[in-house]
Amino acid sequence: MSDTREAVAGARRVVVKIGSSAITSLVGGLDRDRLDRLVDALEGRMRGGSDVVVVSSGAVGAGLAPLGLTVRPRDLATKQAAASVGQLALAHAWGTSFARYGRTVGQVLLTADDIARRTQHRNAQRTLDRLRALHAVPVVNENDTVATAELRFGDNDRLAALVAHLVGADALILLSDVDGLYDGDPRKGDAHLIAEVTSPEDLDGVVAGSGGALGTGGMASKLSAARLAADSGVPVLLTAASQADRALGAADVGTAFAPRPDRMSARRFWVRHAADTHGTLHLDAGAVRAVVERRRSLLAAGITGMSGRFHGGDVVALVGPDGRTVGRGVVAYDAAELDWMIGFSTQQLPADLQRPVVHADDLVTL
Ligand SMILES: Nc1ncnc2c1ncn2[C@@H]1O[C@H](COP(=O)(O)OP(=O)(O)O)[C@@H](O)[C@H]1O
Ligand SMILES: N[C@@H](CCC(=O)OP(=O)(O)O)C(=O)O
Repeated sequence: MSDTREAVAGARRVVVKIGSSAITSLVGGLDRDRLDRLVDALEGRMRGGSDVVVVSSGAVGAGLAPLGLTVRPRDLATKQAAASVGQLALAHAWGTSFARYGRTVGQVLLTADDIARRTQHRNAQRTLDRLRALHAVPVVNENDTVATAELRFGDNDRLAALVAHLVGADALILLSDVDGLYDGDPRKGDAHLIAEVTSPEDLDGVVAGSGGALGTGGMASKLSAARLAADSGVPVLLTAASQADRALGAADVGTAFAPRPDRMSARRFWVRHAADTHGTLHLDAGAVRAVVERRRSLLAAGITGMSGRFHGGDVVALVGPDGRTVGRGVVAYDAAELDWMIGFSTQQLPADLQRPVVHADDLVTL
């Protein structure tokens, strides 16, 4: 048994993401029997002493049949209408299923913005913590009806990875309709299961394809979510919902993704993965070397230009002379203030403007 699998099996706080394909079908809509089997497995894990946060897709899938739709809509408005109908049914189904065990559920709908902005981020964190303290099971989904095209999460795999970080989870379990990561799309023929991913080389040659009729992200989004979670030090197990018992028990199925040994600080993780950027700083070659190679803070002297209406505390993109984004960081000054500081050496600036523009602790390179 690998260390990663032991960590998943022994995790005290677990985020479990359930894909649309696991609990809905195009013809039948929401499948309550399959949902009950999942809740049985989740209940088993909770009885063993673990906290569980559920991230459940399926709102769009559950809303299709009641609206007389037979294919997953492509346009945003119809998807949002389906999600609005389906989320109600979905939350109710989770509630009645957990009620069999006398458990209460709490619905948490999040948008990308909630994770990106620090205050909302903290609010969401507090709500999730309080729900768990009150012994209610949080059931999270994207707030599909208000999310606009550009605000949408890539998909719920990414949402689940961000939630895992948000609640300080010890493991993330992704349950789909496929029993693990294969070296190619298993629907297209001969493909082999990859049991352990411990380094990027394990993914060499892997073709992660698109999803099924109901899923949105396919395997590519699961891979990037697994990488995101691993970056924040969270081990990931990916398998089929039909294997939920074993995934939540001995964790001896599917594909296990090892976490990075050097867990990224919460602040740097937020800068790198969660926050939206509010502007761009253009760096000269010397500044790129200083921040990328020597891990130094960014000073006004190395900045050649800027764009965007950012404020101190916002995250900005750092772009090199060749136009490539080299990093992201929390800027210390408002755009108006920084505008006239650009190019000056620290000694040339007044004492109150001598702090670095982006401190090394708030800067991640990409
Ligand atoms: N390399 C791969 N390994 C495993 N599955 C893959 C791969 N490439 C594509 N897939 C497909 O991705 C699908 C799962 O993604 P998706 O339909 O989005 O699921 P979910 O609804 O659980 O998010 C699987 O059914 C599988 O056919
Ligand atoms: N929020 C959407 C699901 C988005 C999504 O990522 O779906 P999936 O790929 O099935 O996890 C819904 O509830 O239908």
